[in-house]
Amino acid sequence: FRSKLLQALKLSPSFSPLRRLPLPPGSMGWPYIGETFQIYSKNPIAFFSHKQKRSVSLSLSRCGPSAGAGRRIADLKFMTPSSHSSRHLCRQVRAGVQDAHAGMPLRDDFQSGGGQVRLVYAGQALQAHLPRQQGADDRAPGHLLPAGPYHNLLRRLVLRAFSAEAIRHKVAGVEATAVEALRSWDGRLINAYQEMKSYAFNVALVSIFGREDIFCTEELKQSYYALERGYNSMPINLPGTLFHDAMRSRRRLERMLSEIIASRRQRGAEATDLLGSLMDNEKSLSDEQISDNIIGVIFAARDTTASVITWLLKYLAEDPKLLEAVTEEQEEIRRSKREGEDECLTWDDIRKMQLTSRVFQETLRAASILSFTFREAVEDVEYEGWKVMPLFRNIHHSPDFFPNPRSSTPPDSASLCFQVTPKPNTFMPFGNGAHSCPGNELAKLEVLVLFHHLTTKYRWSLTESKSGVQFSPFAIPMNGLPIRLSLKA
Ligand code: HEM
Repeated sequence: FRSKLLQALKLSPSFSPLRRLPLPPGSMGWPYIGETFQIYSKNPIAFFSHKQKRSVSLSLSRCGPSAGAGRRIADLKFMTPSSHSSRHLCRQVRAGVQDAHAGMPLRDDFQSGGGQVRLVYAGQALQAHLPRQQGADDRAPGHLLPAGPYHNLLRRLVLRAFSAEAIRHKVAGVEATAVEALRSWDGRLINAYQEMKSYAFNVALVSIFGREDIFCTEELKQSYYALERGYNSMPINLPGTLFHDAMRSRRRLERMLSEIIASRRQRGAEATDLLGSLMDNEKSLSDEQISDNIIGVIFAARDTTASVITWLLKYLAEDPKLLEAVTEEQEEIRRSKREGEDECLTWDDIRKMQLTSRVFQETLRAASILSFTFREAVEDVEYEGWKVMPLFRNIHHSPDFFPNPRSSTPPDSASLCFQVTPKPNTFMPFGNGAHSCPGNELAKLEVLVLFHHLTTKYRWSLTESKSGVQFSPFAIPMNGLPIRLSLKA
């Protein structure tokens, strides 16, 4: 009976309610909610440095000396809703914090997807909406791309659709989306972050479905937005709650996506976009799995890209010299197109945007929009159940790796901006290893195309003097950066 009960509760066979695991000293925060709000809304550098001051040594026996066995791990503990346990709504989770100087923690996972740690996002509501493991029930944690052999398959299919080779054929689609978006903002005061989320959503649709298949963009958008409102809600599935609405919207989204899949099937699937790649017959994913993973990719693509674009708008507006240099690079590309000929951007044009690309990289570093991510120790670490968190933000802002790691001011002058290639494992805006971002080429393309048209045809100005960073949980400029944008005279 005991083993069946432990299995049903998803607890390890060695679980004992009386056995207390050794934990470093420190507070567990408030009952029930722990320090969840602080971790999601405060500056992670300040939050973690307080914890790191009280750090203890933790031996990670599998890592070996080269990976820094015995590195310092801070005593952060926080409570977060977890779907690992069906015992309570919330389960106690202990989080380990990696020392910024140690480079990547638990390299095995980051580089090969292997044993010691696995990716687990915090938050039951979020997990409930992310793709499931193959054959998993509703209580299993969701991931952007689920783990194990199923992850390997999905990753191959996703990479096939978003590799540089595939993305080069998407320039026209992304450009049309950018031009249309800019036209809609002309002469208006806009909330940059909200509008960039809309742009990133439209680019995601173009790259997932191509331009022919999206016959219900508005309904897709409305349903996805309702789903998104439930991502950080309390996981209470009762009518009237955000979580309940989100679950309903997810089902509506799934219905729309299966109509799109059916229509594509009638026309014959081609592997030129994500839908085509996921529908590839040999791999035989079910319609449900295809929809599930499309929703996961939209989630991964949207706020991330929107935050980076918003920071770029801010940094360039605050540094006229840098803006001038970027504009000159883009003007040069525009001038190189002979009048009367096709004026659309080509992949070759994109490759010429060297300075703009560097400013993009510097923005990724300075803004570090994804401050950290989650891993959970599964074996050979001293403290069972700890979340292990690579703190990208701390690493990107460490003076040991970047000579001038300021975060709230614009990148330095154009000539200094990202000239020196960073040391290995010190620049990870797209993560590293087994779960690194397969959408990085698309993100870069959509940024470069947008800034080509933005700098050559439009001007924009910041309308708020208030600076600062809001963690929501992605790092964005205060109040989403209201700006006024208009065509150049
Ligand atoms: C500037 C924009 C972006 C940034 C900074 C970013 C960053 C990241 C990071 C750091 C990870 C690793 C998370 C972890 O290890 O836990 C990740 C994963 C992922 N990203 Fe992105 N991302 C961006 C844009 C995109 C876009 C445009 C797409 C879609 C085309 C995308 C799709 C994904 C997917 C599917 C994963 C999960 C990969 C896996 O688990 O194997 N991302 N992203």
